[in-house]
Amino acid sequence: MDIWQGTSHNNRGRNPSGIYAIMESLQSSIMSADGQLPSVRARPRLLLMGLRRCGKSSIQKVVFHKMPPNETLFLESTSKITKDNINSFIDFQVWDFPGQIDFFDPTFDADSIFGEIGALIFIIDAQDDYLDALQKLHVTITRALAVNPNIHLEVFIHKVDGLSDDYKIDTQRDIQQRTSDELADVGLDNVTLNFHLTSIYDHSIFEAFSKVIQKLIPQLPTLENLLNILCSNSGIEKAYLFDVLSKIYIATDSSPVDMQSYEICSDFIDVVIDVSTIYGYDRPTPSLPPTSTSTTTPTDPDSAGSIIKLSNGLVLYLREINRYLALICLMRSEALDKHGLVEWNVGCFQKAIEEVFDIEKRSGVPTPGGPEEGGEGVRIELAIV
Ligand SMILES: Nc1nc2c(ncn2[C@@H]2O[C@H](COP(=O)(O)OP(=O)(O)OP(=O)(O)O)[C@@H](O)[C@H]2O)c(=O)[nH]1
Repeated sequence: MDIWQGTSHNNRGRNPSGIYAIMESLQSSIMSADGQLPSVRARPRLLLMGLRRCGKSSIQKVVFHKMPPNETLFLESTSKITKDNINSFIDFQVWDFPGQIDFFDPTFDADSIFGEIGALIFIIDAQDDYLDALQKLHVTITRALAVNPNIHLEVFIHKVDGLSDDYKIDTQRDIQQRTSDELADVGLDNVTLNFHLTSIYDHSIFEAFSKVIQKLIPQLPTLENLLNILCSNSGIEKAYLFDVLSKIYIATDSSPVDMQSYEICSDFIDVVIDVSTIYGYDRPTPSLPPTSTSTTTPTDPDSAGSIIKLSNGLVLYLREINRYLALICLMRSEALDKHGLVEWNVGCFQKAIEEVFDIEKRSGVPTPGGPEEGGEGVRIELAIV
């Protein structure tokens, strides 16, 4: 059997016959130049800010606590900063701020709030007059950047469910233009701001959060690389790695994301994971996987999985990777003629993912710090389907 080995980041399209492998050293990318492990850091924070009633608490409840969107109508106004610990494949915190927060109040400790690595998400109610919100956005950005120039700045143009497509685009263009003019006036013309059109009534809020969270995952290039290899060897058209709790996708292969495939994959999680949680085997908390790389890697027989054939000839495939993550793929139905090989490949992928996150745990780096700590160096050997 041929063996192919490589270390490139995008191995798509280079299909060797036989076994495909990437091999890199395990610890090198995590250790610092002097060979020491970095110190343990705090959880990355996502700060939700914006004017009163713009939808901050609703977003937090819908995305991280599975609250049905209609129930957000009854949420009380937030009067003090609420910190929500999210324990998942990476542990992070979501801070919900009261709308009336005053940066010039002496009790507002900007250094400790903006100082930690993470993202600032500013929410603008697109169904309301947004000039006051833009004013607040500019003050917030200026204040945050003064403390932490590396903070990721994200703007959610929110509640767009009530707007026509044309109006959405016009609103986004107007907000972007006004913001960049305003920032240029105060000498902040090189600031990178990311804009997202969101609503809690469809998948857009999950998509936006996926993009925000992905920036906080140092292992992202490795995960994308593993997904690319899995796709090109298993007849998979599109693959997502989802956080099961929030339905945020933390990585996908490098083919373009289309909303329809994302939505169908996201809905599939609800069906399979909910049913398996209610009726399935109650698995214990997983222990850390062994550190050695074995060549016998069957899929965990206890992990939930499901396959649905769609009317357009594609197949929807789900495999639970661990208690936090699920792999969901759209694949050609012919690929299932060699179902055993697909299962083998997914089993290898599952093991590689465990290793990616295990390296972080073993190295004493529980949370991501930056793209230079990419968690690279995981070995995967796949069969060609
Ligand atoms: N149409 C629509 N309404 C939304 C959306 N998100 C939130 N809302 C509504 O907006 C209202 C205010 O939401 P909250 O989440 O309480 O707003 P908040 O920003 O946390 O408010 P404060 O705590 O007062 O700062 C609620 O009635 C929500 O149902 C959305 O995407 N679309």
